[in-house]
Amino acid sequence: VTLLDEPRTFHLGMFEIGKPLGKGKFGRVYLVKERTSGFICALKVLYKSELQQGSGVEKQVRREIEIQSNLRHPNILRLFGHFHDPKRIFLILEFAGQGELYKLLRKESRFPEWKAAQYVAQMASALQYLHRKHIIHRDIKPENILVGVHDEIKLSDFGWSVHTPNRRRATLCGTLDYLPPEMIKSGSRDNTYDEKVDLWSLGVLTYEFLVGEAPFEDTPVMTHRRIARADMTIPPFVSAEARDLIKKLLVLDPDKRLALEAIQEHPWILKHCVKGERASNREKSK
Ligand SMILES: CC(=O)N[C@H]1CCN(c2c(Cl)cnc3[nH]c(-c4cn(C)nc4C)nc23)C1
Repeated sequence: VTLLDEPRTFHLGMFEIGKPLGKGKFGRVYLVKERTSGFICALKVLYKSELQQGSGVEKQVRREIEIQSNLRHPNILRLFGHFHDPKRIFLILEFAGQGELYKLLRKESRFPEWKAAQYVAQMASALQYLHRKHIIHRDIKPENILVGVHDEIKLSDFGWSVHTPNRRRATLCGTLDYLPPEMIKSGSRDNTYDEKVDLWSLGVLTYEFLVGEAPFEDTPVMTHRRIARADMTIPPFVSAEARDLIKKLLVLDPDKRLALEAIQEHPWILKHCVKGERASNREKSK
């Protein structure tokens, strides 16, 4: 497909503009078709005027482009290219056939355990890829996840991601629900953090998939306090294995959170995610 091959310059005339897919934070996204190849993708349009207003926003978009263009992983939304005209910046993004995960979650109210486990395993795989490249996403939440036609997870919106410096100063971003304790604790000697913040957010995401609401959802003051104490209750309908994984991720001490590799080997994930060989064969081979 021409769009994927060699990096090339793009311009608006190359695309037939289709229906609007939705509004991102800073612009609209359209379903588009690249005329020569017929390739379907999503075109995100950002107005420079709007970006210049927000202080760090322009830098955030530049960072999103720089980081996402170089990522190649089945569970990370591809950024194929970008271009601009005097007023607008255009991002050519992979089209995710089922759209935004948070809408699917609201529609189903909560996911069955087999589906939640498959989504968590795919998130862990995407995070392993990012962390190996020393990239922290920092804004893992259902609003930043898209879903492909075959139920594959597509992590998107890298506006808040950063390359892991040794220890990064915490800057407030995103909703409170998903922030780990080390990012909201102020006054401590150094409220710095590292890629383990994504592990905490993955724990919050797992809880929300299974329960239909975030574990610390409350008034802002109470959410702040409940996060700082990892104070959550897991409803009885959540299986023991899922409960075990959530409790091993929502741990105050970042260094004690279950590592991504261990998540992939967790009984709850193994039970629902047959990777390659049949689960039964795996039993036999023991
Ligand atoms: C922050 C942000 O950009 N949010 C959304 C808007 C659409 N966009 C999409 C992006 Cl960037 C990529 N693929 C998408 N697919 C859809 C979608 C599919 N269905 C059936 N319904 C929708 C909606 N939307 C997108 C990202």
